[in-house]
Amino acid sequence: MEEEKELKKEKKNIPVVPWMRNPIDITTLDQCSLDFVPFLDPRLVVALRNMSITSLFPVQLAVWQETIGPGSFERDLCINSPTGSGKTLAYALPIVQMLSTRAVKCLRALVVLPTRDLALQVKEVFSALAPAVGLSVGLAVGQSSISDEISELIKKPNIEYGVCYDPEEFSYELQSAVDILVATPGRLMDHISNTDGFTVEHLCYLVVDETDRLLREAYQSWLPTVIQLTRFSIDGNFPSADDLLPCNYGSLKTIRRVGTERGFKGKAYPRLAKMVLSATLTQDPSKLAQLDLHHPLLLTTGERRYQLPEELKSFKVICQSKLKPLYLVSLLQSLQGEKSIVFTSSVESTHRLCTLLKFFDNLQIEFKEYSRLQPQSLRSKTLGAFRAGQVQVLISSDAMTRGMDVEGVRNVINYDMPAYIKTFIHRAGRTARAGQSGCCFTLLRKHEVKRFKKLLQKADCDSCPTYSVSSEVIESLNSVYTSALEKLRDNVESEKFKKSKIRLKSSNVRKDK
Ligand SMILES: Nc1ncnc2c1ncn2[C@@H]1O[C@H](COP(=O)(O)OP(=O)(O)OP(=O)(O)O)[C@@H](O)[C@H]1O
Repeated sequence: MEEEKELKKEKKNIPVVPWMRNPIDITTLDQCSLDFVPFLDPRLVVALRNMSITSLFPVQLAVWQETIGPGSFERDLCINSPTGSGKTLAYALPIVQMLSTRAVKCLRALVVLPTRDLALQVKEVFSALAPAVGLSVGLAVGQSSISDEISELIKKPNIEYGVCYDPEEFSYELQSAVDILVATPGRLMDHISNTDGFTVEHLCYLVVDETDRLLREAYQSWLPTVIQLTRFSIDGNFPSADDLLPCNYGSLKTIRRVGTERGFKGKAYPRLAKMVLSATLTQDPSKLAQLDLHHPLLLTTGERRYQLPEELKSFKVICQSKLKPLYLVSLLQSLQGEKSIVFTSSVESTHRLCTLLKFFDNLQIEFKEYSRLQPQSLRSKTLGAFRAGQVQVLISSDAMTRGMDVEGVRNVINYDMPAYIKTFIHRAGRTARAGQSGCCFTLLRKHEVKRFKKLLQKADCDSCPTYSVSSEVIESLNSVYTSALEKLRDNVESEKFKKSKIRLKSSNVRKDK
């Protein structure tokens, strides 16, 4: 009884935050042909067509209406829309259109994402649009050379050879080389703290993608820093003449004053317009408060907090604990080489499973490991091969769960049952994207079935039939499995030995020092 009550409460999902209670329902909108999108710049229509986009998805149209026509970024937007529904273009398009009329180049839009791979993916979308209207896009992510990055982001003045400059007169003015920056929080903070000429002072737009993930960790306080740096450039209601005098002659200054009008009182004006997005947007008031939103408006899909893609089919595969790898192999064989991602619960189990599968003779499936344990260069290479179809199956830890968009992924397999509905949604959401169909299989031990059913109910998913794996295939694989397990054991021992040798060597080096 208690459980049912809980579920009913969750189903009703009445958010604590008042402004979340009257959202705009995206499901009331249809796709809209580019020919009928109001005020859309014809140059962007061409760019979109070059991206094979001929109409806007509902979430894109909803955001367009609130940002360009008829709304004009009057309110900050919180967008809760399923995986693969097209949230990236939903914010990229209006930002590019708004900036297309800018007169002076400086950093006006900042998009923050939790991982490097995601940032790269989002930068691609901006790069396909922005040049069409004369805008430049930059990338600031970890694990790439910071000096290369700085030379891409900051423009040095042209100094003519043979001309003698008076150092007292000549102000060495550095300018932004980009209008839009896609960044991860750590690298963003590096630039804010250390890069000459890098400033967020002129920002007009801030996008926080995968918001709930980004708000989970402080990431060197990037969010309060950006908010603070874009708050006021002067104190008081109106600038005094001194405030208006630029410190460097000719340097650009954005004056933000303290708003006094109704609705803007005490806030910086012109304000930094924000868009925050996720497929599992947080409703936690204390987390949302960190965003310092201005008259926020929620755009969401239907009444449910958690939504799975419409074209996703979920299946459970019930298996014995000891034979799980065999069920996986049998399932993969039945999928006949379709592009698939297998999710495990940790980087260690990803590695173990991959090593075990390597010892299966005649598997005839091209698979690769993809996890945070690996160096970025190897991960990028693997992802490239998966995108290109040279690898059919990725065995992944949760490094792939959020946001990654790989065309043609037909199946997601939860080798380990996810503990939370959010994890299930983000994992399953790597398939059935952009209206395509896809399947999600979850391997379960008998005692997990009930818990899994409850988990799915949170996303209103009542139908999750059992997918039967042929017991004959399982039996036929048994001997290969036994020998693979033995090889795995040997491999684990030798890896342990190698690691202890490396540890010993490095501690000896430290002692010698
Ligand atoms: N209007 C459109 N027409 C056709 N394809 C589109 C359109 N908009 C986006 N897409 C495609 O849909 C896919 C999913 O888009 P996107 O990655 O933005 O989804 P998302 O909502 O951000 O998903 P997630 O929550 O998983 O990050 C991409 O491959 C993108 O190219």
